[in-house]
Amino acid sequence: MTTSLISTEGLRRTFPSPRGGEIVAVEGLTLDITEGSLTALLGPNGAGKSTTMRMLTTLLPPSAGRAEICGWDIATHPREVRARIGYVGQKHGISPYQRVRDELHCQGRFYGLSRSEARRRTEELIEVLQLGPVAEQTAQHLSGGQQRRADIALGLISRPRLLLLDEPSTGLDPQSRANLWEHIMQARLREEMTVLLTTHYLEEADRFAERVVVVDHGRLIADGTPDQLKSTLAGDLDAPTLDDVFLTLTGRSLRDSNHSTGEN
Ligand SMILES: Nc1ncnc2c1ncn2[C@@H]1O[C@H](COP(=O)(O)OP(=O)(O)OP(=O)(O)O)[C@@H](O)[C@H]1O
Repeated sequence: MTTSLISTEGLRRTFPSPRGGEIVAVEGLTLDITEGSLTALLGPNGAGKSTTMRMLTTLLPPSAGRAEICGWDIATHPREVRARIGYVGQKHGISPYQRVRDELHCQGRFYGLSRSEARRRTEELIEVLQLGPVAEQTAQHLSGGQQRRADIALGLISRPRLLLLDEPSTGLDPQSRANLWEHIMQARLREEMTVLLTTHYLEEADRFAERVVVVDHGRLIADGTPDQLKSTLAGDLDAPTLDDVFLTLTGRSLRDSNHSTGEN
């Protein structure tokens, strides 16, 4: 039997617009993510990806609709939701002035691990994410790729059933991105986790995600495996890459789309 780790129904979030009226960031999102899957949430800038992530992690209350994470309602049981998820936001989660090892241990204790459990888990993640050589350094002295790996270690410290990653590889050079992905995939297998992530790199979604959900102007506009999307939506294009699919769906190339305001 498949278990749904994320289940949303008509999820909506608006913000007041500085010019009057409202900005609809997420509109009527209904989605089910099954346990063990790796799903990529794609969309141009301003499509509503981060807002969706922030609602699912209970950081932002929905304006309407509902969502359950691991069977718990985000509105009525935020504490239970938070206890079961790891979240790596777009900004660095690791404190710039803390040493990596200390920060991981501290966060482990914060999540209720005993002193010895927190120590064990810290060393495990330092090994899995190859942070050994920088474990005694403060995060401000790490490279972008090392910082991102430390962020992910932080997201994993509580052994979450569900890991949410908001643009984990943005800003990294191709080699660091490939390296980070290797770590994400290894950690996922090792921890038997469900992963939902946003990315601007279509080739990453194509290669690593089992399911791709495309949103634009806050609405879900496509949902399927990369192959399904390519075969059903690329039409008669000669090279049906996922980038072609995205262009067909949104009229924009994902990486170059910086002009969407999402304002309605
Ligand atoms: N706190 C806020 N106040 C006002 N408007 C907001 C706020 N957060 C998001 N928005 C608006 O909601 C819409 C969706 O933004 P969101 O950050 O969710 O998009 P995104 O798909 O994550 O974009 P990106 O790829 O650039 O990160 C945008 O129009 C954005 O300007």
